Amino acid sequence: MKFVIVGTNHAGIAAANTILDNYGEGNELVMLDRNSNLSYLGCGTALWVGRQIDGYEGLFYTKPEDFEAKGAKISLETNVEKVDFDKKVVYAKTKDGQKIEESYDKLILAEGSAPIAPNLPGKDLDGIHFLKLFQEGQAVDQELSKEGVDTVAVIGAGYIGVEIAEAARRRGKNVLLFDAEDTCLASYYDKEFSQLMDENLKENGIETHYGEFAQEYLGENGRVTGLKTDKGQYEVDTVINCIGFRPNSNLGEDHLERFGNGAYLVNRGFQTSDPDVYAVGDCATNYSNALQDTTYIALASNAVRAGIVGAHNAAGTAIDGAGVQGSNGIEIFDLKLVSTGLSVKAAKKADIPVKFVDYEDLQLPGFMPEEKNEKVKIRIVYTEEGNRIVGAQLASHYDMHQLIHMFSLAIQEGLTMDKLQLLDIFFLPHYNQPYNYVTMAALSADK
Ligand SMILES: Cc1cc2nc3c(=O)[nH]c(=O)nc-3n(C[C@H](O)[C@H](O)[C@H](O)COP(=O)(O)OP(=O)(O)OC[C@H]3O[C@@H](n4cnc5c(N)ncnc54)[C@H](O)[C@@H]3O)c2cc1C
Ligand SMILES: NC(=O)C1=CN([C@@H]2O[C@H](COP(=O)(O)OP(=O)(O)OC[C@H]3O[C@@H](n4cnc5c(N)ncnc54)[C@H](O)[C@@H]3O)[C@@H](O)[C@H]2O)C=CC1
Repeated sequence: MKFVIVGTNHAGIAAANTILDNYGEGNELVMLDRNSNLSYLGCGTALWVGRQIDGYEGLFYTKPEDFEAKGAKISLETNVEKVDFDKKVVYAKTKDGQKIEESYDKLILAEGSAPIAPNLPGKDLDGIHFLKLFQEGQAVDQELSKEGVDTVAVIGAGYIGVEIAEAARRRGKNVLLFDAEDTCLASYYDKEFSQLMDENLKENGIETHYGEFAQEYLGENGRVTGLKTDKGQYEVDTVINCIGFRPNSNLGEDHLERFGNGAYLVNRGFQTSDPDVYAVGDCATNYSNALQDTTYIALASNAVRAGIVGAHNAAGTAIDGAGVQGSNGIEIFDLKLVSTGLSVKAAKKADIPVKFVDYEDLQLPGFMPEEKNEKVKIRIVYTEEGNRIVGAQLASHYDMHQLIHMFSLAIQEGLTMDKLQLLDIFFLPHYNQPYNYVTMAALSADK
């Protein structure tokens, strides 16, 4: 059997390794990508730009030779221009214009996503950046090193925007952070949690501008010098756009069924509407165990698992993905926020009647050394009908992030609140309290 994979970043890499490690014998694998590098961990961009890690070298975890050593044919700087789904042929062009045609028995699309670009006047001025590729991280890093680049505007206070705003602040820049919503991280947290991050950003010198829409990039001599919004005009030396991603799905747009946002619609085995074509990662949908429905969540963690499951199915081993909860986390100036499943706001948007319980307590017993102890705030969201756990959020300066995986599993397995109330959670003063905040939150629910 001959497999062709379009896109060799996290989802494509996971799919390729699954095929090579389990079905390599007697089969052929061709991997095509238009980028000059692969496996770049975008999550490291803010750490490197903010000088929290020394450099970017460690942010790549594989290289083309690793796939060639396993018998694959990999071609980078090769753009797939078209797919003939009837003839089952992929048409591509290399950097030096050479045309490539690759037939396939099974095609895996791992085309990923691209940053949404605000279509504003002045968008072609120098000094305006996006933050997806390694090369774009390099450009932002060089920008912040330039003489005279003192004030940075970041448009979008989602995950990328908040992380790069922290990085620019750590580089001593003045940072203005804009978002259309009335708080940061609005897609992932309820306001009671995201406002903790808002306070944290302000305490660390970031100027937040919420409910404010960019209208125009202002410039002189071809270079951005300001940003005009519906509420004001600001002198800035560079602008970084972080207003979300849209799925890359133009290759299949006339042949494959797509989701509302354009992502390829796939089943639980990541098979598209064409039985010989699979789609994995940011270019495809996923199944939400919280919504119990199809969703779109662009995360590397989801891309890797989708690549594994999609590849097994393409190779003939029928397995279903476990579905996702959109578990995610962020740490900014030492404040940690983690969430999984639905916030109350997201549940309302999805017309799922929910209840929630909030609780706040110290992580450790009061007799433990103060410097090791911190308050933790938790919210558990569960359905009105049946008390099924559908979401959780935690915030603290204490590193409680591992807890969110328990809630992720609870949502995946359809756990109800009564099962959580008396769950066996050990007590050790080094780690938690005898009456810990998970147990206490669950017990106080519905009171
Ligand atoms: C700054 C930043 C920080 C992030 N931090 C995190 C994090 O902390 N945790 C997390 O879970 N996720 C994080 N993400 C999201 C994560 O990077 C994405 O979800 C992940 O990259 C998706 O992987 P993918 O392989 O599906 O798509 P992509 O990484 O977008 O890769 C798609 C690949 O397909 C190639 N391609 C597309 N079309 C074609 C074509 N026609 N021909 C040839 N090649 C093509 C592209 O060149 C690309 O290499 C972050 C993203 C960014 C930008
Ligand atoms: N720690 C993590 O898990 C990380 C995950 N990621 C993932 O990468 C993907 C892309 O991240 P982001 O680009 O941050 O997307 P995002 O969806 O997280 O945030 C986009 C932000 O831009 C705002 N916005 C949209 N249009 C706007 C406009 N016209 N003006 C002002 N604000 C506007 C939105 O309100 C939102 O807050 C997401 O799926 C995210 O989950 C990225 C970084 C870190």
